[in-house]
Amino acid sequence: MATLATALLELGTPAAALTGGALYAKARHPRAYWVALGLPLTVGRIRHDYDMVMESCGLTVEPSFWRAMASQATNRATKPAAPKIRGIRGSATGLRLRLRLASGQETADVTAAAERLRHAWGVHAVYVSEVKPGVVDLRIVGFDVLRDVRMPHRAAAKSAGLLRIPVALRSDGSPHMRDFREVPHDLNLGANQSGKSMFARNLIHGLAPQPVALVGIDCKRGVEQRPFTPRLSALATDQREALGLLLALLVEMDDRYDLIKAHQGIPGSVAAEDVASDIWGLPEKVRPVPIVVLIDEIAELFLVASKADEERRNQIVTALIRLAQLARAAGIYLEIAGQRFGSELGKGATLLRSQLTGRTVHRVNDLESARMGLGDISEAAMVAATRISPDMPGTAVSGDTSGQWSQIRTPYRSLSEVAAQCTEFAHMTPILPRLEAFRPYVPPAAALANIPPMPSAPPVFIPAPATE
Ligand SMILES: Nc1ncnc2c1ncn2[C@@H]1O[C@H](COP(=O)(O)OP(=O)(O)OP(=O)(O)O)[C@@H](O)[C@H]1O
Repeated sequence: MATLATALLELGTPAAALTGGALYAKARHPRAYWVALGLPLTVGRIRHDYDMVMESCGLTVEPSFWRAMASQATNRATKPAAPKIRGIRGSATGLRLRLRLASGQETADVTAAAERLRHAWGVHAVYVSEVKPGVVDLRIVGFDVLRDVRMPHRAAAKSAGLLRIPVALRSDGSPHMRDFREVPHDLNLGANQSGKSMFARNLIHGLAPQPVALVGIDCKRGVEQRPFTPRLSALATDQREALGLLLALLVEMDDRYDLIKAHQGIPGSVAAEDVASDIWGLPEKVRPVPIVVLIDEIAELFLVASKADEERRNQIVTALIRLAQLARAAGIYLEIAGQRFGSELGKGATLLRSQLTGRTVHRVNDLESARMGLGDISEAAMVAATRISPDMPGTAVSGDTSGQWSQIRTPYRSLSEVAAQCTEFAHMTPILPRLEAFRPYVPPAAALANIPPMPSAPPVFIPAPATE
């Protein structure tokens, strides 16, 4: 489009220059183009030939008997009935069209016609949602909002809350919320460099100012999570520490169950599985702080280098499964990242995966990896995950086991921005006595400035293969 625009601009006539300028703006500055020209043009187009578009998209029904009679009585042609426009509201990314359906129509009819409407109005996308029976909203998106993510801060702040973080932008322009109370445990999958860490960074950035304990397990020697230590209540950076930390979390969970039982008058002998309530039912002054456990690269926890490691791996997996099954009620939530999460990881992997209701799948290299995250959600979601382009890191398909899914992209946040947020809110870091042994050491800023460069190591000698 940019080449066509340049060719038109070079023609030199005023009309060609105007068209070229508009096309150039549309290609290079889609947001500004939409606000200045796209929005008024689309509203005009919708209003101008609304009835014709509705009819050609199959969204009209035969007029009612009384309407047909009235038309006959006034000698007017009987027109098929289309949904009535009940309101149009523009925004910086698109517009919202509220429709009252004609009798005999249902929301599914409009959803099925969404692609046809998109082409008829020349817009990027059309999404349909039901407001109440008989009334639907068409969310019309003017351009590809995921190409340059700008979070709608006002809308995000409105729906944010404790443990409810606006973590990404949806392809329909609305904020995507990670709500830990609604979806307690989430699986964050994706190939190398697909944007899994960026998702976690956005989560940490959003959670840092909240009264929430953050716990990190990063067996890549802490390279991803160590910058966030000022705001972490506990950190494990290898398998051995991870096992200790997970066992400590189980003890913390049991303490919390005892607290819930004590407040409900349930005898201590009742098993945790049989306690119906959760920490949110406790009076605020005794309620323990919620804990979000962020695990970077799950495969590292399943890894066994020798027979001796196998016992530890089994203990880790058992602890994780127990947390995934029971920790929600104790206010402990899991966010697990990995490149793949299939049975090849080892015993217990698929059982653990089935406990993670939330699924965020970034770019994956094959359908099989997509199936690990989205197989039990939807075929279309799986295909969408394999179609994410490598030049759009941070793009993902997010769904949950209810079958709902959407395409999202995280806003870019540099490591230093998130580290600075963690330092700013370091005073919010809760001290959890059960996890105290895993509280990371936070070096003073001056010490960090004096880290010597890596010493130059002698080259590694690799013997040449023996030849005859
Ligand atoms: N939303 C985004 N917008 C722009 N760039 C992004 C976005 N998300 C990630 N990136 C960039 O893509 C690259 C890979 O991101 P990230 O480290 O999050 O991927 P990853 O899946 O964790 O990779 P790995 O598995 O190799 O650790 C980084 O350079 C990052 O800056």
